Amino acid sequence: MSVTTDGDRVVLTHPEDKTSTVTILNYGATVISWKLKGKEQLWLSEGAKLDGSKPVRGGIPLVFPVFGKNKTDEALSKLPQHGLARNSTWEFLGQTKSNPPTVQFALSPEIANPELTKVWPFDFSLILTVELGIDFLKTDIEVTNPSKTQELKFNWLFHTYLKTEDIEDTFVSNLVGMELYDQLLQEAYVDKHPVVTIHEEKDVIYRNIDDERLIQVVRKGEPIHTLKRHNLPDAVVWNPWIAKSKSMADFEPKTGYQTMLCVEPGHVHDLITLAPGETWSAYQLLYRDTLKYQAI
Ligand SMILES: O=P(O)(O)OC[C@H]1O[C@H](O)[C@H](O)[C@@H](O)[C@@H]1O
Repeated sequence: MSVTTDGDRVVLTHPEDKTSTVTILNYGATVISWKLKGKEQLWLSEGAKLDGSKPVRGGIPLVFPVFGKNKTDEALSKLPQHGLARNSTWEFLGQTKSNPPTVQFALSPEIANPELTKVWPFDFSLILTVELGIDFLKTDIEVTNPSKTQELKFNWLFHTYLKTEDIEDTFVSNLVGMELYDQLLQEAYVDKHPVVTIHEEKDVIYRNIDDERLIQVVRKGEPIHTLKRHNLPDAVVWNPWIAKSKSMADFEPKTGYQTMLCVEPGHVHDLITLAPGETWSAYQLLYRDTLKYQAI
């Protein structure tokens, strides 16, 4: 069996290589583990709550319909940070393909967290498709506006926590020349650094990155993660470093910032607007590749 479930989580195992697996919680449809040839690729906090009491700290939480805290849109500003998808239990729709093993999850207002749909009373239909290749993980999202009268405005983001052995030896490439918004300095500027390195708290949003531009996480000269995006023009790079890690109760161990890095492809600078009946889709593809240097 390449797909098993115990009601709370779904596990996919690749039929041609049993050491490639992915585990998805129904809560938040959160990917909490992805093993590529036996090696874990995602960072998951030892203090993460996996019982539905809190969004998962680690893996790939899904951010919808708002990234961060919205301050301008009347309805979106009533939602908590990062919206309602990561704190709602999704419906497991089942397996749609046997090789590569592929499954789908769905979320709509009927089953989403009622406290949150009360303050954001919009109709929506989300379908998440997770495909496990022998050497890749693809997460694909489709958002439909089923309303006959109302527009649907939202952000989308895959909040991907990547694992690295040592953040001080790690850099992120191919973002040189991109415009970014620094959430800590609250300033926008163009990144002139040839690569992104992390030596302190970092929380920046790169904007308008072309689909052709791969983002690579490189350690000691070796690309340990390659990230391809479709329809996701923005990417957050986040590492909480020492003080912020201490302030997050579910961030464990407190030294965990040394072995993680969030690279989060999304559509967060602007809101996506869907007219009644329209659908929008996007995906993130994680895999291993050789070093692909892309200049400005
Ligand atoms: O603590 P959370 O709500 O999960 O957010 C964790 C982080 O998410 C993103 O990376 C944001 O850019 C950060 O500002 C935020 O701290």
